[in-house]
Amino acid sequence: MKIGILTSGGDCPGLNAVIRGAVLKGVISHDAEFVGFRWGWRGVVEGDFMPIERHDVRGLSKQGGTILGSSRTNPFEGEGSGPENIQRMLDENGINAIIAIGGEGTLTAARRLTDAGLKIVGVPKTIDNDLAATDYSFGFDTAVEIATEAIDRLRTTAESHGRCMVVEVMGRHVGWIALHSGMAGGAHAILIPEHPTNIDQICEWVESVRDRGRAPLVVVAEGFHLDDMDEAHSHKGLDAFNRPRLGGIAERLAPMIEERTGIESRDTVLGHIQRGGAPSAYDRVLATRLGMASVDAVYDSAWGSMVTLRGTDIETVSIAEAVGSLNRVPESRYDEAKILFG
Ligand SMILES: Nc1ncnc2c1ncn2[C@@H]1O[C@H](COP(=O)(O)OP(=O)(O)O)[C@@H](O)[C@H]1O
Ligand SMILES: O=P(O)(O)OC[C@H]1O[C@](O)(COP(=O)(O)O)[C@@H](O)[C@@H]1O
Ligand SMILES: [Mg+2]
Repeated sequence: MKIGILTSGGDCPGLNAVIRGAVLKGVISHDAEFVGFRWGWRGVVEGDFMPIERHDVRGLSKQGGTILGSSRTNPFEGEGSGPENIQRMLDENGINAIIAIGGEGTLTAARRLTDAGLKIVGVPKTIDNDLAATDYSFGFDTAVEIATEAIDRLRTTAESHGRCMVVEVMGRHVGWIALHSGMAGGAHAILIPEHPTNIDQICEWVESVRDRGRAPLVVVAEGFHLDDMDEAHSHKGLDAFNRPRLGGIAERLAPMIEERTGIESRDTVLGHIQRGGAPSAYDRVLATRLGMASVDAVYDSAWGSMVTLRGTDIETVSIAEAVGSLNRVPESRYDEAKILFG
């Protein structure tokens, strides 16, 4: 069997470990052949792929990014797109199945293509932890580690100057990176999209920290909005899929806090640092296991399914189930963290 692999959406530490896990398992257990599509769905639409042999994946599990490249190309738009064209390209090149590694967007596209008869298996990828139907995906643990280290570093400079630091982390429309890194780093307030808050409450937390002689540290998720804002802050235009590019809320909040509390405030936006570099050991193991399981799913003809982590087991679920709703931070987890604010 010849299997095509693609990585799509925002890159994420652990993508290469999935590719390595899939190729090793496929070659060793099933005598499979592999090709890699370049730049996500773009490689599928343009028929742009390269062979991946066993020696190509040597030492790959610790390498950040993706050797295949990624993009936010829509497989339903433009020349060569759509299920009929894609199936023709696969037939012409003797490619029997696709393993699509991506987040909720990539997997939604995969589901639409499998509904039209294509043979695709999904592997969940997200630093945001916004995918339902998997307890975690690789990338999240690494992003939280990076954000936590940044928070630790910001605290020493904040304490040295008696300043308030506002740290912005990624996460799109969910607050998992903020919640976990904020809790790990002992943040005095964590602001997430699931819980719009008013500026007076934020300043109350900040002032109570200052009154104890400490430097306040606020972690804010990029998708957070104050309760009087209609939507998340965005001033960077649209992404390739015409969605607003998020980011910049920390830059708005810091001066508001300074003006209301009189505490000198600074903002830091962590941005793509959270997605760069080597994956954590946890993410390498998870990614390798998901990659291996995705090949088994191909040999089980489990089209339209996604490999998933349930507890400590790797299982399969239908992609439809996985992309039906976002994995948001539940109320109970926020209430639990809130005890520590101020
Ligand atoms: N409903 C959809 N139908 C077809 N393609 C989609 C759909 N949603 C997302 N995609 C494609 O998948 C790409 C990757 O999705 P995105 O959300 O950017 O990353 P991720 O897969 O990491 O969530 C998008 O840029 C878009 O081209
Ligand atoms: O890389 P870009 O296009 O700047 O996108 C930034 C977005 O990508 C992410 O890092 C990951 O999102 P996806 O999993 O949807 O790709 C988000 O946290 C962030 O909002
Ligand atoms: Mg997404």
